[in-house]
Amino acid sequence: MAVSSSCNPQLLLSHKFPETTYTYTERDVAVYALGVGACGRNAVDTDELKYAYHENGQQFIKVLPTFSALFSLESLPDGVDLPGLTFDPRLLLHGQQYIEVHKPLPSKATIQNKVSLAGLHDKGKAVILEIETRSYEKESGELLSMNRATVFLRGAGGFSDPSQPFTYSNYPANQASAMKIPESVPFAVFEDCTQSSQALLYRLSGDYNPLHSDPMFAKLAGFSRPILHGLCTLGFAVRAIIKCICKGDPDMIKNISGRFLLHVYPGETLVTEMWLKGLRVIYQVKAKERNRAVLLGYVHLHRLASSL
Ligand SMILES: CCCCCCC[C@@H](O)CC(=O)SCCNC(=O)CCNC(=O)[C@H](O)C(C)(C)COP(=O)(O)OP(=O)(O)OC[C@H]1O[C@@H](n2cnc3c(N)ncnc32)[C@H](O)[C@@H]1OP(=O)(O)O
Repeated sequence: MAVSSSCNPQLLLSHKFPETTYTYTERDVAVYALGVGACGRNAVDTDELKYAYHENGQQFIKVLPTFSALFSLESLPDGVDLPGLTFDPRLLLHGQQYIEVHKPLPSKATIQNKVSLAGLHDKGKAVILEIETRSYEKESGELLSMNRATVFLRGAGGFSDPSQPFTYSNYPANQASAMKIPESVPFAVFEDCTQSSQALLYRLSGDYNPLHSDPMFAKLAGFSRPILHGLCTLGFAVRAIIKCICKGDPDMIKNISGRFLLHVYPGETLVTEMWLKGLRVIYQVKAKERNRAVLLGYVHLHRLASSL
């Protein structure tokens, strides 16, 4: 049954999101790492075993910088159920993700999330919502990360005058991920297979959207079968960059931006192409079997690996 949509921008923009608290442990960190394919090709990969196991104890395991994107979801206990907005939840897609890494994440922590609406755009065929989450370590009060998640609500647009469509954002335009792929040959290319059960494993990190697990729900959303979480694809891409460009050091990552161009089916092979421009890595991920680009973005580094 079709769900009618509506959007009241004044009501939405005046909404005050409650602060939320989220505790994760080393187990969550390891389950996440496996969900984004760490050690998927080689269980003793020296670059990646550290995300799932440490010989001196789990308190020493490393956390992938994309783990903090989970805070976006955890900070919204009711999902995108917001005053002033109705839409068909089956038509929601993740459009973009921007992550600022302020400190490497500890292997376990309690996080306090402060959430706000950073953007709202009427695209006619869709509404775009940008939700910003600042995540602080409860114990020290230090800012660990900032995430800006963009959700693309198909069928929910058209609430404003088409000659002057409503648009609002509260951050600098240079943090948006629109960019061009260089014409040169990539600096590095990394190929990785997702498993047909990849989304079933990834969802255990907290995104239980049935779009990724329920065949009937996926069909009603317009897909032949359940699709992969966008943040899972992003996790594969950033892992590839850490491996090929950061020589296995996740702490080199300063910020990450990605736009989801097309859905990925679990089981597809992801090919990440990387171009190094100073301290910026421009990357593109293709689904090899369809030869289609599925994700495009950039990663800023603190420094370059000495062995590059
Ligand atoms: C707080 C945490 C919340 C997170 C919740 C996440 C929950 C998850 O469980 C959900 C998921 O993981 S879904 C899976 C991952 N995402 C996807 O697979 C989407 C892939 N992308 C698409 O299908 C299309 O790009 C599509 C459909 C997105 C757009 O394609 P088109 O309809 O063809 O759009 P187009 O005509 O090209 O552009 C229209 C305007 O929209 C802008 N735009 C396009 N793609 C965008 C994208 N991916 N993100 C943001 N904006 C986007 C365009 O710029 C255009 O605007 P303008 O006219 O102003 O240029």
